[in-house]
Amino acid sequence: QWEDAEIMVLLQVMYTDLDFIAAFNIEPAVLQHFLFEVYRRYNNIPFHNFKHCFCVTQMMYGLIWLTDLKSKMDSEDLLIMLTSAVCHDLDHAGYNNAYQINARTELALRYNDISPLENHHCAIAFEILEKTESNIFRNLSMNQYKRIREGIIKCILATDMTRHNEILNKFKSILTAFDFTNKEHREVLMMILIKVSDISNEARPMEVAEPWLDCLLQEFYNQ
Ligand SMILES: Nc1nc2c(ncn2[C@@H]2O[C@@H]3COP(=O)(O)O[C@H]3[C@H]2O)c(=O)[nH]1
Ligand SMILES: [Zn+2]
Repeated sequence: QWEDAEIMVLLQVMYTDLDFIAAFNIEPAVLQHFLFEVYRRYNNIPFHNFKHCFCVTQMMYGLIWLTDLKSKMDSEDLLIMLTSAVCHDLDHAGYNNAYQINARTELALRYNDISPLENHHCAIAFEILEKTESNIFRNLSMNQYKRIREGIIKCILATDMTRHNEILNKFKSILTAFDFTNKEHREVLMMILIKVSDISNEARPMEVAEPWLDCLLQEFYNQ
């Protein structure tokens, strides 16, 4: 029921609430610019649109608080998770990877059939971040930027559902001995959390979940 402008404010509040503004010296005007660019680069299609971006990000935000991740992971990891959610479907045109590959589209050719969409979403994210006025990471150190870029790439590429079993099995294999001080463990957890958020519509109340399913089916039919 929210207007796009209101959604942008809500996203801004999530960055503020998680203390990213203070921790990473993000100027409010830059954050607003970034979120507006993100909004502009989601397409007006039935499912993979700006509202889907919001739902996934809101779920990620909720999960971070619900599981008290702030006490277990550092702010860099949390920034990676929230920003990956915001950017994970940028410039989705409504045609899935199977379509891209079968139709030998520009994206499939560019990325050699390897997660063409997810590679594209991620590339658009860093295109937005290349512009100084929308670079929310512009006050980070070189090392911080490097780590955050690496994390966002891992998270967005993990949303390719053809990698579902690979990622889930990895998570299951570390679960019994999960250790927050282990970088690899944290990375798998971050991948799982973005995957959970990405397909979390069905966990919402029926009156929310059902229209989203209709949107997804409509996008499939259009393809
Ligand atoms: N059946 C069903 N599939 C979903 C739902 N939400 C997301 N998906 C699928 O999960 C996929 C996750 O990655 P994509 O965004 O590419 O495409 C998504 C859909 O194909 C849902 O509510 N129901
Ligand atoms: Zn998505």
